Amino acid sequence: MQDRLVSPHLSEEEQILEGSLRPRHLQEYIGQEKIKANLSILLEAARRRNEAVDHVLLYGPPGLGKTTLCNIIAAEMGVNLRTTSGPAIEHAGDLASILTSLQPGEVLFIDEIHRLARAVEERLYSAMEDFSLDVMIGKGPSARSLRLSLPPFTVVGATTRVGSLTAPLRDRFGAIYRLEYYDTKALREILLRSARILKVPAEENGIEEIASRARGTPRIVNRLLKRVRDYAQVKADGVITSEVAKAALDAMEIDNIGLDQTDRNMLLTIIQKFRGGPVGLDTLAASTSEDSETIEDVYEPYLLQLGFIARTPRGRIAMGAAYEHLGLTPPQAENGSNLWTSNP
Ligand SMILES: Nc1ncnc2c1ncn2[C@@H]1O[C@H](COP(=O)(O)OP(=O)(O)OP(=O)(O)O)[C@@H](O)[C@H]1O
Repeated sequence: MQDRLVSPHLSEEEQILEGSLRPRHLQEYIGQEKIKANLSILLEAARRRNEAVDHVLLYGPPGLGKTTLCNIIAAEMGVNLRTTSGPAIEHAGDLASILTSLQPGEVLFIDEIHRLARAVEERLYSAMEDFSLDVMIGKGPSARSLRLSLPPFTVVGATTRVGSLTAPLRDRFGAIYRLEYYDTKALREILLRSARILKVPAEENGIEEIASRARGTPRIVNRLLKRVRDYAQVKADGVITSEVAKAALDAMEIDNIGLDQTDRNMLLTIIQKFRGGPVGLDTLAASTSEDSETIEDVYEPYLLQLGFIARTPRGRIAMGAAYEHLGLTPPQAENGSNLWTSNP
């Protein structure tokens, strides 16, 4: 799992490099133009009013830059960033101790916010809304509730599954931004920046080759750059040319649009084992020996974006574009037209 191209888990090497590759200011953050425009107004307005920034929810597939944006929000406001995650806050008491230690204006980043326990989530409502927190003092009949005031602060929530958030939690965010997959131009810019930082010599065509196979994702672009750099140093003279990039990516079995073995296996399973689908997520997971959460959060979003699969109430189906990409013939409908050429 750790070595996989699309894995959301960072290897040790990546954790070390992460700090140097991560943009620190909004100006350095490439792409996501609409979000940047809206966010800069949000930040400037808070600065002028001398207030904490409104709560921000960031959602989208892994590796598109949610954590990076959150770091930028704190840096641009010149405040501290406190980082936690939904599953890490197990009890309401854990939340209380985090919230009561916040300084005015600080940013609290809650990754995987959709995984907050219900009791914790309910406590967060009043903290986000009016910066107050009800805590229980004592036990049994003598227990009483005490309302604590908190300094104004900003929650930045990140999630890959905005649909799993409850409406009351979602409503407490003043700004909700959806991160989109990056186009090749933005990926090229990210690659150039990373190559400069890592001092990797690369030709324009080599950069282009990597960008086109990075499934619209900055984390993957950076991963590919490092693997192609290794290949260039071992098998060539260290420069990432188009030929070197092609050979390295082919050796990693990443095809011309960035699909890896797992993607292809998933598509082939739907097409060949389940005659194009529909197939339920759990059945698909069992048939491909993958975890259903990984399929849903990591693999599926890009295949949906490409129009290779579609979700129906009865399960996933393979679309005409997937057959074409794999060099297969889509099944014919009774009237002779191709089935699944557009979203049902
Ligand atoms: N817009 C961007 N410009 C330049 N580099 C970026 C950008 N977005 C992300 N990156 C790079 O991609 C890497 C992954 O980004 P980040 O960790 O912020 O993703 P994420 O969406 O928070 O992922 P996850 O939700 O899985 O944690 C970062 O190390 C950063 O270097």
